[in-house]
Amino acid sequence: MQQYLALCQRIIDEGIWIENQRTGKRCLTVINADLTYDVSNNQFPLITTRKSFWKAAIAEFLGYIRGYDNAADFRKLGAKTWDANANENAVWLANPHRKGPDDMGRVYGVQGRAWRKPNGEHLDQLRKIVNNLSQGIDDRGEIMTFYNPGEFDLGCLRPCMHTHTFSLLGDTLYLTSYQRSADVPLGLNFNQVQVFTFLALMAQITGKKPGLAYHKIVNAHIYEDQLELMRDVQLKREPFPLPQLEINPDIKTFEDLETWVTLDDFKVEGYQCHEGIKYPFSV
Ligand SMILES: Nc1nc(=O)c2c([nH]1)NC[C@@H]1CN(c3ccc(C(=O)N[C@@H](CCC(=O)O)C(=O)O)cc3)CN21
Ligand SMILES: O=c1ccn([C@H]2C[C@H](O)[C@@H](COP(=O)(O)O)O2)c(=O)[nH]1
Repeated sequence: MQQYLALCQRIIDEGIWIENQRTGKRCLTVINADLTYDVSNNQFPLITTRKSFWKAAIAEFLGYIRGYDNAADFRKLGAKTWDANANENAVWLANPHRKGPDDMGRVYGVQGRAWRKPNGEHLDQLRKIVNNLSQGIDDRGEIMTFYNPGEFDLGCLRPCMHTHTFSLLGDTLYLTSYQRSADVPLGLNFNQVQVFTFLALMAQITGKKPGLAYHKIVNAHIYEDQLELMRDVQLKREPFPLPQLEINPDIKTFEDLETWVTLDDFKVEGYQCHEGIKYPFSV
């Protein structure tokens, strides 16, 4: 929690105003942030200085793991986070590759589960990683990347958290996640939950102990219409101790994640937080 608040404060103290063409808004911006989460001691990095909708963050990530390409499928799982990008962005609405309402195109999980090869076949990056880790193999390339510049025009948004690398040291599993762009008040709050949960889940289904998760961010920003709420409300509050994430121990395989798992299989213990803050969202 301290590292999140320190990043927010750093943006306010040292950030530079940058005009963002895609959204037409200015962003107070810093470059480079490194966050670390202690998954081995179950220190769930949930924001406590406002109410966090952590279930939607896990639902969104479960959708990526399943390779979803449609905002309706995300809604069914419990995340409304893709509605605006799939249905309200003028550039995507005018894109001839958009298949209709709620289509997101070839973004995120589609690349993770079905990367297109030149011969027309598809490559499942995540299944390869699960298979290797389950056998105790780390080939120093246990990488899932959503970043496919050759297909950017086939999707509604370039991935923000774009690459996840797993590493094994003995029977302890580590994760390093890379993010090119972070909306610190809204998106980062979700992304922290996702990095933590991804390592915890992968350790559970591959039979490894979870270690640390490293979250590396390049462009970290606060949009101009979010600044006042962050500076004058959220940063004035005292944080509470971190809660713990409880995952249903019956989740044992990759197929479990792909089929029956829902948000009911995740619980947070000991979450104390200040009241919610509604930050503006930019499409
Ligand atoms: N400008 C922007 N920021 C983002 O964080 C973001 C995008 N765009 N586009 C793609 C995804 C969608 N994500 C989102 C979208 C919405 C919320 C959001 O509205 N969160 C609210 C309420 C969530 C709820 O009620 O479930 C929050 O207070 O956290 C968060 C992340 C993250 N990403
Ligand atoms: O997981 C996510 C997804 C998106 N974001 C934020 C970061 C930016 O504010 C926008 C994306 O805009 P770009 O112009 O493509 O950078 O969404 C996030 O923080 N986390």
